[in-house]
Amino acid sequence: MPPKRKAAPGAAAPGPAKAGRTSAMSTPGPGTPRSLDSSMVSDADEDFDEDIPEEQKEREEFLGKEADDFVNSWAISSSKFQSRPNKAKLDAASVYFGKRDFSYLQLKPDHMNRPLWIDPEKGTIILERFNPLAEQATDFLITISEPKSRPQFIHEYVLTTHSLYAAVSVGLNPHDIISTLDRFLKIPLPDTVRAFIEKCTKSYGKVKLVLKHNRYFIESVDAELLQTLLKDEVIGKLRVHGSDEITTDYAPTMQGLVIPGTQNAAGVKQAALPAADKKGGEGEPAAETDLYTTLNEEDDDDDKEAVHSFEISDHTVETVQKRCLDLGYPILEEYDFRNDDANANLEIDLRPNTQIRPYQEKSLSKMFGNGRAKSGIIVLPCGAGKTLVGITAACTIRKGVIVLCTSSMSVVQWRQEFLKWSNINPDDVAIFTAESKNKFSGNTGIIVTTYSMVTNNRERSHDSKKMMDFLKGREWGLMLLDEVHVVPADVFRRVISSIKSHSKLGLTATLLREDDKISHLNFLIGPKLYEANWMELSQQGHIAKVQCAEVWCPMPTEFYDEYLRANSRMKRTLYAMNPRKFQACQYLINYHEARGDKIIVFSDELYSLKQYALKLNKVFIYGGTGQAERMQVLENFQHNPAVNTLFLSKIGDTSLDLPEATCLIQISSHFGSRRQEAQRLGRILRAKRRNDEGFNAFFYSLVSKDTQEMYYSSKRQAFLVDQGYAFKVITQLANIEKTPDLAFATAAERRELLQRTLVDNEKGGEDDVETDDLFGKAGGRGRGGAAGKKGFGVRRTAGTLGELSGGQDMAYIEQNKAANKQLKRSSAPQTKKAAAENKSSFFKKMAREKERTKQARG
Ligand SMILES: Nc1ncnc2c1ncn2[C@@H]1O[C@H](COP(=O)(O)OP(=O)(O)OP(=O)(O)O)[C@@H](O)[C@H]1O
Repeated sequence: MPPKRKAAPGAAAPGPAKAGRTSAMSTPGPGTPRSLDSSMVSDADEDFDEDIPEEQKEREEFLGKEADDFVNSWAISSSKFQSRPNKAKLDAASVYFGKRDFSYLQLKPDHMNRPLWIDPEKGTIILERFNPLAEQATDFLITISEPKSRPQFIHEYVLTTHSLYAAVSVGLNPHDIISTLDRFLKIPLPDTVRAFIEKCTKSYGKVKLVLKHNRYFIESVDAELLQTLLKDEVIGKLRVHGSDEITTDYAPTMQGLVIPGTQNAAGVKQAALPAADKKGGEGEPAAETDLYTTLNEEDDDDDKEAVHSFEISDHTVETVQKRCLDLGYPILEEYDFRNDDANANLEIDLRPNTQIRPYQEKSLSKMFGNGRAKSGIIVLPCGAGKTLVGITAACTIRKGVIVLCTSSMSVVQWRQEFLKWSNINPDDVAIFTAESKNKFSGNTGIIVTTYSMVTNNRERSHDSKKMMDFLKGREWGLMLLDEVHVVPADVFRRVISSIKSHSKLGLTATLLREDDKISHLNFLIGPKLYEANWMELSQQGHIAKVQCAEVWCPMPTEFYDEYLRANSRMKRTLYAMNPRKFQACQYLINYHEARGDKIIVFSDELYSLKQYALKLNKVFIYGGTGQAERMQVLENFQHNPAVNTLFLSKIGDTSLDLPEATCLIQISSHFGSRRQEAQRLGRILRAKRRNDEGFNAFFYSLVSKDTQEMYYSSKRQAFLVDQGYAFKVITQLANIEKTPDLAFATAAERRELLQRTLVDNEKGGEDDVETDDLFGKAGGRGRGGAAGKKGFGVRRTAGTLGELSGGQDMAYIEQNKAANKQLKRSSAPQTKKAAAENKSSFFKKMAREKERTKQARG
């Protein structure tokens, strides 16, 4: 079942142009790789056609018996809306659009020249990407709305309170938003939308949270508004007593600000309008006019404006923020860093040859849009360079910075990146982890640490306590929050309440959580400031172009019988161990190795990970693999031409920087996790060869047909489909039966595999050892080292009958175990040589990290 799609509003809008799953039978699009179409994919089976008669039947039924009910119910519900259609306007096509038929809306005479449609009830905006004004409209839409779906031809955005809040925070006023939107729309701006924009933007930006001398103040230019807040039953009680009720000060003036690595003043050149519209006419759109150019100029002339404020205590910040949001006065957090004389300046600048990319610049201009630093979140695809965005923000603010990461390996990487991209004195970038608790040498600097280090509730060591006091006792200019989507809200709360910073910048690739606990980020960190378009970045060569395919693998009858009877744990194992899936995996590995690809095979299901890797004689890494062995395997994968396929458990989902990898095969995954799908795709987006002519990376999901996996798989793809990726469905791999040494080719072998799978997993499957990431502290020495090591998860292994009898396929295990071991024996000298010749920064980092750990253990 493909992911659910919403119909585009407007019956007159072009038909559904969304990407999504396409059958192998469908006509290949211009970007379809030859390899997927001709040589590898044979005819699809008839399953696709089976749906059609059923659909037709439904439609006919609907047109006949149910159409009347539909028309009646619509007529009733439509009475609420001023311009709803009457019965007479419905035609045969209406049933296809249901209640989403907007053909009643009056088009402007020159609607062809305008790129936007809007749903008057839901605020959904549809952008025609093929319209000549699409580029300008996109810039505008990114500023005022949330991107929902951005395939090739039609993009979908939605206006939300938070998106409008973000628009105000980058300096737009309600009038700008309304008039610009109206100019881009094919229909006059509906009153409902106008009212919504006015309501949401009216009070945004009026109340600010400001940190001065390590104390928090609620600030506004509107004294009356502050009085209202003080009279509020919740906020009134939270004012710090003893301080003046309201103090009055003068707002600092602004001068133009230039973001390092760019030529542009922040806030300038963010969107443009058709010139004709400026005149109020409806003619042909002409030259661009800049909507926001006046921002800085106006600011320059700003007379000093009186601002009023009252103080609140540190631990009440979140409560006040929440309450203000409920009262309709969302708090903006802005940092006027250029006028901050209380905190020491940090000597940091981007290195002269550093050029930030256009999308990085755009995202930063949202942050520094009015010359101050706004707190918020920047969303860029994996591998698009979030680190450099964070570093450039630090170079713009030039005050103390605290960076929070999810793992100690990322901490090391962040420090390295600071040294690589900026001229910061190495002594001014310190690390706070379990192994290292250094402070910077001067009176300001950068501290890189992990969320767990600063939120740890356990008894702290003396050094650690001292370091925490140091972090808490200062005012930081910028807090960089890496991978914000994975960190639970209460961790943020603890970080934010204990460490005081003037501005916060959250970085992530996907604002996705299956538990939907993402909205808290809006008030804990700030609004989403920018979200890049994956397809655009891949077209520009900043990330790799990827061909995605879902390979449907039928289950042999005996497997399917067992599958129907099995409990959910065993079901997962069975659909991963499906011999047809195994064969597909073998076929794809052969195919892509022959093309010169480096392949990562992902499996969440540990049993299958090992069985596949062993049977195919490939190297593998999972939670229990020792650190030294991981390093060796990764090193070989990078440099050894004989090691082209690596099997990885979920520990490789993130933090894995292997630009050599060009192909991914997924044999088992975490249910319907859209985030995991995107993160895994991220492993090949940074492919080194991405700018080679005609280069494509490949992402395959192998799915056992007619199992729960089909459902999960479509759910997982939803996010990527919305980013414009098209998943081709492959139902038959051409000439798979001719694969040399095809595994499980006979019925007897398949039956044996089934029996062994059932017996091995009788007592439940083996779970992967939890680690913070691929490079985090793994298990003990060598494979399975976690088992006996204190402090690591217990490793469950199933007892088998085979084991008891002493005949557990020994020959098979022995032969295959050799894949990782072989590396130790035969390729070690070669690897060392390769590493010495071409030692990547990654391994240098790892070596340093290892050395540091050794020293710390002392
Ligand atoms: N402006 C730039 N110029 C040159 N190289 C860049 C630029 N921005 C980023 N890169 C490079 O792109 C690669 C990916 O960057 P980075 O690791 O920051 O990505 P990321 O978005 O954090 O990815 P992930 O989410 O997977 O961690 C790095 O090798 C980085 O050096």
